[in-house]
Amino acid sequence: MIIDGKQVAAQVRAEVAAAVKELEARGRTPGLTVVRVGDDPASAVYVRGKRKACEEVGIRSVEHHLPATTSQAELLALVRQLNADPSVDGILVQLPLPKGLDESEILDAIDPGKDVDGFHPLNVGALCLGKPAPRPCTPHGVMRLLAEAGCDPKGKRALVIGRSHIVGKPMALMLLEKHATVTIAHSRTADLAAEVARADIVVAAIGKAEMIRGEWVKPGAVVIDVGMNRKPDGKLCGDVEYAAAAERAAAITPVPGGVGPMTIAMLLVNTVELARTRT
Ligand SMILES: Nc1nc(=O)c2c([nH]1)NC[C@@H]1CN(c3ccc(C(=O)N[C@@H](CCC(=O)O)C(=O)O)cc3)C=[N+]21
Repeated sequence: MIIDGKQVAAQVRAEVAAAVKELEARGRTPGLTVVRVGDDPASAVYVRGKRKACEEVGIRSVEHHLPATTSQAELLALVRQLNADPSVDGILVQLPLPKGLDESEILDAIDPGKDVDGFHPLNVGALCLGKPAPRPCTPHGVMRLLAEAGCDPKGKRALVIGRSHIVGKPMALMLLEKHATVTIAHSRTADLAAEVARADIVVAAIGKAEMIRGEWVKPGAVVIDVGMNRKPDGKLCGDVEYAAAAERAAAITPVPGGVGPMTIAMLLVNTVELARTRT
């Protein structure tokens, strides 16, 4: 079974559009502000996708595009201005920031009540403690894809490959919250093939093209590919050897058309949720 991220994302957007209508009826249009610094071409593409998705569901979206030469103090000042602006429900600072800017200090400065990415330490802590708070969009989207594929993590062996703050770590916590037995693998893991071979759920988020071999996958496993790698021929591919893995997996996400569209859909979910809690 191929898990169609585009289709699930469209369903999520329809749910969000209905929630936006309800908020609007109470005179409250949700607003997302995206801050993009510099001219990373991939960031420009992603931010365009976010704006388009906002328009589709009726979320007011504003982009602040700052030059690569922006100083830490200038960026901090913008974040503080957005924190204080009552028309802003969600703030997203597009990562990565240009070299020389301190990402962590910027993320810490975002009002945790406007943190659509769920990257603020207070929200990370809330996730860790199982308290309600905005959840990082990519792992949040993965949980929804698992549910749509009929996969309940309870009691399953889940392997998360990658330990980033953005995907791997929060992913492991969310799977744990759903009672999976969770392993986190990373670049220093001794025998990755053996870890994959015993996993019922594999979430690959390493950023290395087709590094997870199809033959490692346990027959009947569910494979979620968070990777977004560009091959020399310009085509996108994931972290998993897709065709070979699909032969063994019970369900698998493609790249593109899997996790990526869900990341954007969950950003909309988080924006509406933040707007709701503000009113
Ligand atoms: N503060 C912050 N929050 C983020 O959520 C964030 C970020 N920074 N920096 C970059 C990453 C990456 N990311 C993606 C979003 C959508 C697709 C997506 O829609 N991908 C399409 C393909 C797009 C294409 O063709 O290039 C797909 O997989 O089907 C991918 C990647 C959000 N990120």
